[in-house]
Amino acid sequence: MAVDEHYNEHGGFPKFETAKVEPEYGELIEALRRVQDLAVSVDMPADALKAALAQTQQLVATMEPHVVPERKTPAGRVPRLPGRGSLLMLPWTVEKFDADGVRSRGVFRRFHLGGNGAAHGGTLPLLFDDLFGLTQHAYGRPISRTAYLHVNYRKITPLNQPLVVEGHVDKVEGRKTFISATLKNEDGELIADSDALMVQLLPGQQ
Ligand SMILES: CCCCCCCCCCCCCC(=O)SCCNC(=O)CCNC(=O)[C@H](O)C(C)(C)COP(=O)(O)OP(=O)(O)OC[C@H]1O[C@@H](n2cnc3c(N)ncnc32)[C@H](O)[C@@H]1OP(=O)(O)O
Repeated sequence: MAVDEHYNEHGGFPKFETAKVEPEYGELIEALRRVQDLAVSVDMPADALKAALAQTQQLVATMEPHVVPERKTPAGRVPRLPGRGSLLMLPWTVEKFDADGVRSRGVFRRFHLGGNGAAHGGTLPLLFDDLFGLTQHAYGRPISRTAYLHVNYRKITPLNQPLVVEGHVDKVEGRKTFISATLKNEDGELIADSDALMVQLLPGQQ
């Protein structure tokens, strides 16, 4: 594994440490994802709307007292959970994580709909960008910022169909890590591919 001698120099970027969570945490995140799916799917009558609003306000009141700063919340820091337990991330599960590359599987859900049954084009850079962050992390590079990210949309990205995304480091030049990835369906058909440049932050750089 190509562990960089400057690995611990993350610039001003937070160091990610795995979070320990209660067993119900993953269930809560999945329930919230279901709410997201429903929120973009329903057309409710007034009484159902009022009931949903009251219950959501109650949920907000339960959660609000527990807001903590960025590095304290477990969201995004539970690698075994889909999307590492972050609602922002695609709810995909990492199945390979080493210096040769990172592979993750999952589905785009109703929440990710763009139009005509296909995923919104903007959700693919999110999927790739997070995969690239993980890929360079697995390669032993310091956490860096994405300088550019290029996506080729080869086919429509379907909802609710198992897909696999796989990325690897192509080359390292000083602070620069060049990474590429493919998104395929289970028949091995290419749906999209992407390449990116990640630049290692200088000390103190945000
Ligand atoms: C427990 C769980 C763990 C989980 C881990 C989770 C990980 C997940 C993490 C998720 C991760 C998500 C990550 C995110 O989403 S990060 C969020 C999105 N990205 C940003 O916000 C970045 C904003 N940009 C910047 O901060 C700066 O521009 C950076 C830092 C990128 C470079 O500015 P800096 O002033 O420092 O450097 P430089 O300008 O001297 O350039 C240096 C070199 O790079 C070359 N260059 C630069 N830009 C480009 C370009 N566009 N095309 C081609 N080349 C470019 C440049 O020519 C030069 O090359 P050379 O002349 O030296 O050969």
